[in-house]
Amino acid sequence: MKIFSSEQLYEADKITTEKQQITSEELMERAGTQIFQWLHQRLQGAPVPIHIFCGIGDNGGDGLVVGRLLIEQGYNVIVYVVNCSDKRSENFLHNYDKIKNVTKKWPILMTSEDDFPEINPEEIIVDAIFGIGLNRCPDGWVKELIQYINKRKAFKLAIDIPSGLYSNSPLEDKEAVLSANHTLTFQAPKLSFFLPETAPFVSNFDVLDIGLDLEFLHKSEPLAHLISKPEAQRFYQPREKFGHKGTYGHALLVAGSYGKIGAAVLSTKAAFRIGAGLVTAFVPKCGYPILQTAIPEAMVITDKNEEYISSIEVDFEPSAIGVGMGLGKNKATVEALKKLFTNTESPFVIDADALNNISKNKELLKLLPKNSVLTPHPGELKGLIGIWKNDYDKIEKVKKFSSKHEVVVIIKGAYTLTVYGDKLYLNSSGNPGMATAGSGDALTGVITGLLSQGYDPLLASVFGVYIHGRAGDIAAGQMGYEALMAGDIIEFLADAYIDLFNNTKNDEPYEK
Ligand SMILES: NC(=O)C1=CN([C@@H]2O[C@H](COP(=O)(O)OP(=O)(O)OC[C@H]3O[C@@H](n4cnc5c(N)ncnc54)[C@H](O)[C@@H]3O)[C@@H](O)[C@H]2O)[C@@H](O)CC1
Ligand SMILES: Nc1ncnc2c1ncn2[C@@H]1O[C@H](COP(=O)(O)OP(=O)(O)O)[C@@H](O)[C@H]1O
Ligand SMILES: [K+]
Repeated sequence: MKIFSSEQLYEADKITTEKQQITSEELMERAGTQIFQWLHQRLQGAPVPIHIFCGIGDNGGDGLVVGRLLIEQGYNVIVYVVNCSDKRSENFLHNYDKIKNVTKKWPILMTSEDDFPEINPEEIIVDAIFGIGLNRCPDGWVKELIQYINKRKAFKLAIDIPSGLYSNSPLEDKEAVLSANHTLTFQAPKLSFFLPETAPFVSNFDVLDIGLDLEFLHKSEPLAHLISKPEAQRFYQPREKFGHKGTYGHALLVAGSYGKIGAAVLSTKAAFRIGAGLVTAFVPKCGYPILQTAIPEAMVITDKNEEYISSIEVDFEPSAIGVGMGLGKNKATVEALKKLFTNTESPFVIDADALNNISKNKELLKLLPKNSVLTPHPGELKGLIGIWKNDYDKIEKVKKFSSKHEVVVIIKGAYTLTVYGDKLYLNSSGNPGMATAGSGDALTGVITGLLSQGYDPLLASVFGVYIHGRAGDIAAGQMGYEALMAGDIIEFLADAYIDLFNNTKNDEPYEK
């Protein structure tokens, strides 16, 4: 699914009205009707009081449409106009008249703190104060209203976007954003729904298709792509009938040090489970019996050193190399990395201590093979690009880094972000149960295993991140978040593959 900027959505809005020969009021009626239907389906006529707070722009107009449709259906609705300015939009005014024609009185006008209503916990709040047209940070009594609403225990449903949040620019004041329980967004999710600083205000969301012009949406280059099952299905490369183990490559995992051999075990196993034909683990001597016992399928080559890696030598050309998990920061290891990057043609996945060593020895950056995949978590990312002011600044810095060094960068976490030059891919799978030691090692094994099967670096990254997250989701479905361990993600890769073409189950990622 594509994620568009607010400018693109306004453009789509305009083109849609022209091409479909409808007025913007008709488009708003369509949008409001969808919100009404969503609520009506769930409420089934329940007499619960519904408080609708409408701004004076088109988001407020949507709120007025929803209010009118609910009232016509017999719901108990109280509509407020958050009268923060006299510049009411035409669509707002049109619907302001229409709701009055139904109720025979104007909605309640709010102009200060004195107008804040009482709202009980079991009631419902609809937030239609500001949408994607927010052009400055809410302040004064409007900010206080947002804070007042946030303190109510009632269920809060935001229309299009929680008020106070920009769709694709940084947060200015987190005290001035409505914290929604659920958001119903029009046509496409907004970028801020996925970024760590702003996503918590959105929690769950549904996308409502309001029929904006498909040709325009199809042609437009989006801000980002959201990767879910349909996209992952397209990326999958089926196995060949006459394929043999050589067809699926020979992956090499360079990992582990004394006390951290588990990192090598996890990444090696994951490379097998994702489908690499042959997998070799390169570990310090102390890792030999562990690897051979834990994964009999794997080949093992050891360093001459007992406890850490000091010189990486293998007698074959790997189809892909995953390096860094549990390596440690020994000087000899840094030298070994330098040689490895300089002398090897194979595609790389670079993780964990390989990244930390690069951050501490920036000369290594120049040696990074082109099209390598870097998989930092936010801590490791700071070492690479320095600190960032906000999520958008972070994205810009990573884009620059990716272009400069010609590498794919995967920023791990909730909604893992893959950056390749100017392109952004957001992952929809995964869950907080995966915040557990070793789940990143599993991801490195997955991407290395995909590279070894011939996926190109960007595809291996985006597909690998999705399927790793999906395995985590299926695992969490069986064992819950807390009990989940990295090894479980690897075991459930099998289910994630099978699930890829199982279209019967609803695995929409948004409601967790
Ligand atoms: N573009 C689309 O595709 C569609 C948009 N629709 C609705 O239209 C919304 C956008 O409407 P608008 O562009 O009218 O913008 P909004 O309704 O989001 O709000 C903008 C209005 O509030 C004022 N404002 C902005 N920030 C303020 C602040 N901090 N304090 C006080 N006033 C502030 C602006 O000056 C403007 O008058 C969408 O979010 C959506 O709800 C839908 O009706 C259907 C289609
Ligand atoms: N809250 C979360 N939601 C989704 N995925 C998560 C969450 N927390 C962690 N993950 C995933 O788990 C993995 C953690 O990687 P990392 O931090 O490198 O762990 P480790 O270093 O212990 O292996 C990443 O793939 C990340 O995207
Ligand atoms: K809103």
